[in-house]
Amino acid sequence: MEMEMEMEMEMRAEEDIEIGEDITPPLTPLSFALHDSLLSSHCSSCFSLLPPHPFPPLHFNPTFPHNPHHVLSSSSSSSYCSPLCSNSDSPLHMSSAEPHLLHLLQSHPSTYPHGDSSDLRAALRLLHSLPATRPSARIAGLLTNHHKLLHHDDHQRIRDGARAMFLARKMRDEAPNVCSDNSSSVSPDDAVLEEAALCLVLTNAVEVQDKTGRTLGISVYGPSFCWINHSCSPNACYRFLVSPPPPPCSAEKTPLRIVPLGQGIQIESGVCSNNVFIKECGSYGPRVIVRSIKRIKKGEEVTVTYTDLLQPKAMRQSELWSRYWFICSCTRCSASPLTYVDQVLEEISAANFNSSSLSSDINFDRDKATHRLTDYIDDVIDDYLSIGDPESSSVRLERVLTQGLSDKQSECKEETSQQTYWLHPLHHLSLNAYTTLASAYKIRATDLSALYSKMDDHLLNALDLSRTSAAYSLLLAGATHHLFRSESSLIVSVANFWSSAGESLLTLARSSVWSQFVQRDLPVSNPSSTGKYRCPNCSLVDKFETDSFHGQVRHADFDYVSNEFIDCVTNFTQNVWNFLGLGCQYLRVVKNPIDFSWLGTIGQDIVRYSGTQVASKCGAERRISGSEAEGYNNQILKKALNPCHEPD
Ligand SMILES: C[S@@+](CC[C@H](N)C(=O)[O-])C[C@H]1O[C@@H](n2cnc3c(N)ncnc32)[C@H](O)[C@@H]1O
Repeated sequence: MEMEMEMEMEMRAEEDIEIGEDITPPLTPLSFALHDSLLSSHCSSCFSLLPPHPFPPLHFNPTFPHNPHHVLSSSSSSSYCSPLCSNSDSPLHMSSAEPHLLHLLQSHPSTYPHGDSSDLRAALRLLHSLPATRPSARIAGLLTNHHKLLHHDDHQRIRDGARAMFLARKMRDEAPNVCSDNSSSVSPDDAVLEEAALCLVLTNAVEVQDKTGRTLGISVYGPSFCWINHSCSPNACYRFLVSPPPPPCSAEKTPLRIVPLGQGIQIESGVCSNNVFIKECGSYGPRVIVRSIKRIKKGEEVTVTYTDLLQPKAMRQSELWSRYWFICSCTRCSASPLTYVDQVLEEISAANFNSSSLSSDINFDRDKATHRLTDYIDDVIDDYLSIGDPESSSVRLERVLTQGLSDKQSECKEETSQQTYWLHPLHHLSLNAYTTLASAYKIRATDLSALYSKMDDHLLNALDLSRTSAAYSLLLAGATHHLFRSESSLIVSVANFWSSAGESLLTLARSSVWSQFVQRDLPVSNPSSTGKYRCPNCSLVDKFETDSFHGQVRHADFDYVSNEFIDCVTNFTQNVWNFLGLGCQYLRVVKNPIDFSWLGTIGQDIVRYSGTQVASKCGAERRISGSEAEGYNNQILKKALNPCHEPD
């Protein structure tokens, strides 16, 4: 029965849900694929790290129907962590034409010159599990966005991908060498089904991450996960279980606590009826669990985020439009004026320098300044990731954070001034810069310690670098925590940043080089005790130990625990921050990495200022009016960041 094909689906809470509760059981995927670069290091079934002697696919070396002597190379195939994973996944791996696709892409790279093939392989697997499928607005109950995606600028990637999938399926069914001769003769009409499956994957797949946040591959789940819509202030998040599945009898029964709006609607393949959830209870692939991050009332829509919530509104909207084809109208996106978080995430300031004076500039072109700063920071981060020179990357990032970016301005023939733009310390680019700096300093410290294993000045330098890395991790956690206080759905990022900051501080505290510092009378007393630190003013550690002993999560205590935690960390930080930031110009400017009241009356100023900003959005350029910008600049950024202005 074909009805309600274009109806937008959503998921709602079936009952009242407290904060921090699992609201789905572990859901197994309909389809999944490791990223190409991890095929030889991770299990193609459960995505866990491979043991030293991995298991190959069962019955490998398939022959082709018309050429029994031709076999595929095993280098283009999958490996498994256990016989269980190999047994459960290899039949689909082989019959979906995944090995044929990998072989095709290896032997004829021009067939698909767009990089990673995981989308294509996941789509092939999906097609094979749903043999009766024909292209439509929904396949297996999931939206494809087929027509929208094909009008996208990027549609060539979809066309090429569909053609490669079509050829791989043909190689599987007919002959191994179809690709070399006939690739150009595949018309878009031949590969319509492949195209639709690929669009489904692009619309519904999620990136699977391990516990450290590393991306492993992609996975498509059934409607109970994929019908969950996006919000920039979501009330749920999800995590993955990346390990071989437990035996079925030992699986814990967490109930599914969300239901689709309009339950019972029949969609083509029957997947949307109640038995859809049974179909999702397979036993392999990375599993996903949805968890509440806010209290959710019975009947309320459950939402997750499809994008990075630490991006400002315009970036989130542009990404959601280009990938998912909708304009987000959640409470955060609809707020007018912009929410405090969205204002600071894109806040920049400027000053004019000329030969005679330093003056606040009140008429700078914000879009131009934003583009210049964005290009600069993105370039440095791209270089860091591709060239991997942590030293020059950290120098360049710290230079722009402290000195801003300068631009020559010719306002009239006689006078040329130099305009300089600064990023706000909570600007999203600043947050990206802190992440990169924490990583770059850590790598520099590790490299130096590896080169010089004996106790000498080099090791002390390595410790200095670890100290700066820990300081940037702490700053990142503190900055996002500050934003989290206004936007509680940032809890997932904040939790990750706090655990990285905690790990960096522990690594630093446990360093064996501390005795050298103590000898040199540096301003820290017995820092190794930090490793055993127990706050004298709060009982959080005891509380967590008791809770985990009893296996409980105390929902009602969430606000209390969160406030106690931040008070405790703030106290601790006051004792160590000056030491952590020693010798680093930018970190010295940051008076406190957790309590940002040193920036002045930032909330009020920005809210007042944003009235002008929102109104001016109607004009071609966004310019700020004189007195407001001057008050703003003087109180906040010039004071904090202008290198000519020594912080108090
Ligand atoms: C993974 S699906 C989510 C379920 C989808 N609503 C459905 O009917 O199958 C992603 C698609 O849902 C729609 N969508 C998700 N979140 C939305 C939102 N906040 N506003 C409008 N459309 C949204 C978009 O069409 C997007 O491409």
